[in-house]
Amino acid sequence: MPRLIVELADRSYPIHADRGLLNDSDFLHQTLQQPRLLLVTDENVAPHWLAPLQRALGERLVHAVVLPAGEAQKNLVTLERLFDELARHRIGRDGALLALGGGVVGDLTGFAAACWQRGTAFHQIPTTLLAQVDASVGGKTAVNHPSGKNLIGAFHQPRSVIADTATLSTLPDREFRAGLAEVIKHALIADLELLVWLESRVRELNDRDPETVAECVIRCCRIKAAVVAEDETEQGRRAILNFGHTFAHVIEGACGYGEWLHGEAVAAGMALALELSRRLGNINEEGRDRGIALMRDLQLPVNAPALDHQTWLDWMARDKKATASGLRLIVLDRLGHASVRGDVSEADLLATIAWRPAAED
Ligand SMILES: O=C(O)C(=O)C[C@@H](O)[C@H](O)[C@H](O)COP(=O)(O)O
Repeated sequence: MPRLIVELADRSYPIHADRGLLNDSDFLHQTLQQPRLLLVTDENVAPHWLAPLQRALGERLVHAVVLPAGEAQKNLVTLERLFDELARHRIGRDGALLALGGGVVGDLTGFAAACWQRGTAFHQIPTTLLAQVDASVGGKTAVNHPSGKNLIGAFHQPRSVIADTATLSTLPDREFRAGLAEVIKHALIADLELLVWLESRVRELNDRDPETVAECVIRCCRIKAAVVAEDETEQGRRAILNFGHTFAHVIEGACGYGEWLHGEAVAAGMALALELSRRLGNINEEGRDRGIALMRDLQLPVNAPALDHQTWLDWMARDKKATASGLRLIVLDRLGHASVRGDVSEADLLATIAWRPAAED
């Protein structure tokens, strides 16, 4: 079974990625060792994937919380509901939370685990492509605040990541494509070979060919595990994983959480980040348009919504990467390599947010 380790000294953990893991009772027993488990999932995922876990874990799974689906749930009200359930079911420090679902469930559950009794174990069981290639790995947990995405959160690493690629078969098409945005992100920031490979697999990706998709999961997790191992709490290099996200978080927040899926906003945000990289002279038009063409080929939105420039600037000013001396933005130095820039002029920023890709022929 493909297995990677996120190397973080005493907080190291495995990423198991394979087809059929949720139907492997022995594997689940060995991996989810805590005696009392509380599972969190949502209404879309529960009908498909809750039963196998209930069967495998029996009475050790003391309760399953089924939340309404969507980004609008990622808030303090839902978090409080999770704390009530943890108290009601007497989950102590020897227990664990299980996050069965996409990025919203993973971020919420992880943050509840980070806070509960000052830190309780949790396991990520991602069922969306976005969560399998990105959100479930690295220990970023959070809820949204009305003034900004993920503003209330903590770094809290899971004990394991269990990515059963069979779960992707029940994923709606829009969700699947949103996950592809984060796959493209990994290629653009860290792996030119992956970019070339994705360009050669457009048909398979659009057909959701299981082997191609499974390879995306493994390759992205490998990249992400290496970046996180180098800089767990985003003091430096880890920020490259935020490529396109400063713009994406404006789109998600200003349009109302849930209107744009996170991955869709990331695609439109990466189109702007590619343009900014070109404007700074790091890549040429051909490089910029290559990234945008791949997103278009995979039917991702590349046009950010029309927001007035003050809205962009106000939301961006609350970005977590911003410091007293101003914004820090992620740009490509070249295709397949990214860095953090704190010296982007307001003129370049305003020109970038006003820019949109040319219409397709
Ligand atoms: O893991 C990271 O680091 C990332 O930035 C990955 C992002 O794709 C992910 O969306 C993350 O949750 C965003 O974090 P934030 O710190 O920008 O809220």
